[in-house]
Amino acid sequence: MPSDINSTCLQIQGLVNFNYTSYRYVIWHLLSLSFNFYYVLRSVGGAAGSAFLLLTAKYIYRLLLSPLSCFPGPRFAACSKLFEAYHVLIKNDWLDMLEALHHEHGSVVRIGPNELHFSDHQFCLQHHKRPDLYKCDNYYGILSYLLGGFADPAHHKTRKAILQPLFSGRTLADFSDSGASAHLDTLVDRLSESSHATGYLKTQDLKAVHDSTRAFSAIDLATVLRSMPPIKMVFNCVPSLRCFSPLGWIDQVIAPSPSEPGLANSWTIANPNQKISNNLKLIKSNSVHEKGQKSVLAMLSQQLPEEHILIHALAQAVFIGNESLLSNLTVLLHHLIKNPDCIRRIRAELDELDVGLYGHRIWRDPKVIRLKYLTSLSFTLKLLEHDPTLYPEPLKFKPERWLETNPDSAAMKRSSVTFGTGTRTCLGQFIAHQVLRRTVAALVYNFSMTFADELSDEMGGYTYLNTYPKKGHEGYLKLHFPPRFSP
Ligand code: HEM
Repeated sequence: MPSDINSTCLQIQGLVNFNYTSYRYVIWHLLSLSFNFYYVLRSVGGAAGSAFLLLTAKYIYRLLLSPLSCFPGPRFAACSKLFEAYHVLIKNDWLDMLEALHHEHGSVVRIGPNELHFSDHQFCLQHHKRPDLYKCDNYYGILSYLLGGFADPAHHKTRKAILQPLFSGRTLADFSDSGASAHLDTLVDRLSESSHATGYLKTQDLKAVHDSTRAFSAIDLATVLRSMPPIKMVFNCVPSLRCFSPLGWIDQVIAPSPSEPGLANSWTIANPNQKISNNLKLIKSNSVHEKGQKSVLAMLSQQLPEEHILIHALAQAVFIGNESLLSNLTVLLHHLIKNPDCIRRIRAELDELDVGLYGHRIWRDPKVIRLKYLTSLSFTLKLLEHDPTLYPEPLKFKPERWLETNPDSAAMKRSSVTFGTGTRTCLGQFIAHQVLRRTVAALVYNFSMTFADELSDEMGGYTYLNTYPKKGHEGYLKLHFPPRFSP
């Protein structure tokens, strides 16, 4: 019900703006009352008593006087972010809890002292398209020197203008011709060799990639920081404490220069990583690619001559790009194997290509990325993209839904937030589409994929499907890749 949500939104705006004066009046009274009590209690009860009184006043304000107090939701959530922390960190049921809260209270629920949660898809889309959208600094701010972590829209706009040209058009074509195709050659060769021996890629190799990306506990930490703002405040006040958390590793590699403009919380470079610096020199010196074209990295290094900013941009691609592609491919392969009909349709499309041109190295054919059915493969975000009114049978892996041309499917495509929306839309989405389509084409065409041990995957709850697995709950998708064609 978008119109309801809009009026709710206007109400929030109204409450905050219109009633501001009366609230200010009440707050002043409350504060002066608290201070009077504070001094009385300090003289009688000491520090513990005063702290108790101040906390009580804070919770009373949050419960009864805050502009958000008219919104429904658990009282504990209205008082403290500890409600979210408990469900995220201890009960591990935050998504289920959000769904249950919306079921009970409707489309707008208060989930924190200063936070409302909306379940209305259309409203979320409209909100995210605002050019002045601020990001949640508590969550994204832990990496506030990366484009995706810039909370301030003006700062974000300036940096994005520099990076955007490097993620599209010609650059992309060069990347997929040379870089992506060469990597897929290696992948298919290795899979063909290893399928006879172990049935899947050497786990050791995968483990190294997995541990340095998916299992990296910065995501856990970001969740902790989001639900427990005081920890982030402590990190902001004493940045050196970051090195005792998983952030220490990232900081060592990509610590920002304290002089960089727009950095809210800058800290000094504790341990600048010489290795990265040397690698960057190598990239700059090897700026001309095999076909006489410049590599993406070389272009980026020209565009962003300051080394520390260049490192931020590269780190972004590694952290965001690697993680997203890896989890998407995992989900895709899992569902493809579970839906052999989808595999048949992809192969039928690939069979229409002129195999004479590239042989079984079909991923090198530029037409691969324009095939209709293969193009439709996608991945939906939990909660936002499981809205049954927009996506009938939301839990079903149904690539066909993206191919229909009726008004409902047009609305569905407009509402898709797989790559974000508005000013923060994913810069790497065209690269991601290319990599995923070519990889799926390479694997589906050349191999008959099966699960290595489906029963144990099922009993384990398919943990590899979790986008951000909790520590100790990471899973590996293990597959057999028997080649379809003899060498
Ligand atoms: C299937 C794979 C991918 C998915 C599903 C995905 C999804 C997203 C989403 C949802 C956002 C918006 C985040 C937000 O609003 O906070 C985003 C941002 C971003 N992504 Fe991706 N991404 C993928 C692959 C990549 C790749 C491969 C790269 C780089 C090579 C990349 C680079 C970025 C960057 C730089 C941003 C920040 C954009 C900005 O803040 O202006 N992504 N991505």
